[in-house]
Amino acid sequence: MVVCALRRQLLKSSSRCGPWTRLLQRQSSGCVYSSSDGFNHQEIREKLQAFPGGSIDLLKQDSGIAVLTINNPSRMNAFSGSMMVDLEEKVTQLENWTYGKGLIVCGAAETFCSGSDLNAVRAISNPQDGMKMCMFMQNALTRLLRLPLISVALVEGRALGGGAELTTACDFRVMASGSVVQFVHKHMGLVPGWGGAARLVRIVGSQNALKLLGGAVKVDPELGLHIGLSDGVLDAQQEGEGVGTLRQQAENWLSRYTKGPAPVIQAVKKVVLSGRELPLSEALRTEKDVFGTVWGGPANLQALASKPKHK
Ligand SMILES: CC[C@@H](C(=O)O)C(=O)SCCNC(=O)CCNC(=O)[C@H](O)C(C)(C)COP(=O)(O)OP(=O)(O)OC[C@H]1O[C@@H](n2cnc3c(N)ncnc32)[C@H](O)[C@@H]1OP(=O)(O)O
Repeated sequence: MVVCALRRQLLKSSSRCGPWTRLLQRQSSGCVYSSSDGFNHQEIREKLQAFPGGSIDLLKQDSGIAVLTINNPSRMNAFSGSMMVDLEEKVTQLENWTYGKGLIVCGAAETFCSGSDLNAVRAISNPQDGMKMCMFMQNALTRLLRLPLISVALVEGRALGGGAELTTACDFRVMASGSVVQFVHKHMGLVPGWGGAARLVRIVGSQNALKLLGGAVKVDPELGLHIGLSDGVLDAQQEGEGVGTLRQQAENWLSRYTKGPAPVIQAVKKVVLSGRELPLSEALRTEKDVFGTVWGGPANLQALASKPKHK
């Protein structure tokens, strides 16, 4: 597992940040699964690389908002094995992006992602390989959700199966008109395995999650907003009519949450993440530690000097 040297240094030096340090340790050691769970990272990486096709493209912009594109248009952006490996590498790059504040996850060619590449799925349909792929993707998507960036999935066209699961590994989801999120797993004789069910329950509650998974419900933008799966609707019809492309619209949508200095935005994400993932007493301690990183910092001093009025 690739572990950033800076992160390791941080972990060693930040003895004050107990819970946050533990969270980071889990993050940098592959999050959920490690060798103690029988997970051989190198072995599964090599196996996945044997199923090539498509790419995961990362564009880091000066605005501090990066764009991660699922790019395999001839298969409706299905995840080949090499794209799973690519995703993990791009997540590592984002973990090390000091000036990052936000992330848009989208699909190429006007659709989001149709899940696992069924050709690869057929080839690794034995239980052992299935478990390995499942652990690999859970690790990658958990690290994606835990990035110190505020992330949004821009859903255009279809997000099916693993594609629907991917949307839940972002902080927010915005849906373009005409788009659909569908957990089709039941129709495939499966349940989600990339962590999508666990995250879905936290996003929409267990009643709605049961309906979406049990009924393989097609979630359109209206239903998405109603149940809290979607946080906004973008009008695909208005593209080019003064509101910009869908990606520009998503960037505008996200920028209201990423405006400001990177250390402050990253601190916002960290306190929310710890509140979401840690028991209350640990989350409170983490909040104190993160507070300590911004208190008396440049943005704080500048704000105090300007005698602000929050009208
Ligand atoms: C572990 C399993 C689970 C998970 O990871 O959690 C999964 O994700 S399993 C995969 C779930 N997804 C699917 O089952 C999608 C199946 N595909 C479709 O339903 C349709 O293709 C579509 C996505 C609704 C698009 O339909 P349409 O607009 O009519 O286009 P085509 O059907 O002609 O698709 C174009 C082209 O793309 C190929 N394709 C689409 N999805 C996949 C996929 N997931 N894997 C591999 N290939 C896919 C499709 O076969 C067509 O190829 P050609 O026939 O060669 O043109």
